[in-house]
Amino acid sequence: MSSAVTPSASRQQIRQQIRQQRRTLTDEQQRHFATQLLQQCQQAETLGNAQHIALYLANDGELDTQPVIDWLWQQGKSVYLPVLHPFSKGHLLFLHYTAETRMTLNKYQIREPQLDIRLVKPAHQLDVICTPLVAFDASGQRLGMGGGYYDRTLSNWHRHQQGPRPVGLAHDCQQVDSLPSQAWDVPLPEIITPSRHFRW
Ligand SMILES: Nc1nc2c(c(=O)[nH]1)N(C=O)[C@@H](CNc1ccc(C(=O)N[C@@H](CCC(=O)O)C(=O)O)cc1)CN2
Ligand SMILES: Nc1ncnc2c1ncn2[C@@H]1O[C@H](COP(=O)(O)OP(=O)(O)OP(=O)(O)O)[C@@H](O)[C@H]1O
Repeated sequence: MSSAVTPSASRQQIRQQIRQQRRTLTDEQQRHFATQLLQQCQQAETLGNAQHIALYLANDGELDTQPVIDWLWQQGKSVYLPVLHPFSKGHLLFLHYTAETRMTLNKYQIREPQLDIRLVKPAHQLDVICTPLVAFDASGQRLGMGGGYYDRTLSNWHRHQQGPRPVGLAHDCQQVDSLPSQAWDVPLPEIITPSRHFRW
């Protein structure tokens, strides 16, 4: 990476480059990777031992999580999705998600459950939060879309190693050698890709 770029500029460049790369995956590749992800997840103890699991719905070339969600539902697990907090900027709420949940589009055009207070699950009551990411490196550092949403959600895990365990989900092509990190970045203890299960 050019030394002329500031750390934040290079993060922005990595974001653009990897987002571009994952958007070029064909529908067939996406389906294949989603099936492989399901197989990896079915062997992951972290998910097997969890009852309350937050996931996300794929957007912008992200790894499709629907097969994993269907499997978790079949297993009788409770699944939650992130919803942009209506007042608290940069924060997420997690809402219970079933096949009947009424959905809407948020300001980023990502599908999310319609806000209904009765469906909100306080984040500390979740067992696992599967996090989307744009890029990750060989030490589990993650770079997201740039809103700081998951950094904020996971800051408690970072400080005290308690609360829901974060598990990153990503395409293999989202791995980079090393990411320029910031103080608030939360390194992930696990990342699952279609071909590998990284643990640090
Ligand atoms: N599937 C999915 N859901 C998610 C996330 C995610 O990364 N993936 N998030 C993870 O944090 C949160 C949403 N964060 C986002 C942050 C920025 C942009 C985005 O597209 N920004 C535009 C410009 C901003 C705008 O349009 O206002 C861009 O970068 O082009 C999208 C989502 C919550 N839900
Ligand atoms: N724990 C935190 N508390 C307060 N502000 C934070 C926290 N974490 C991140 N931020 C702010 O959020 C902004 C975006 O952070 P960053 O670029 O690291 O997001 P990201 O990791 O790419 O996004 P995301 O976590 O949503 O996937 C930064 O400007 C930072 O100041």
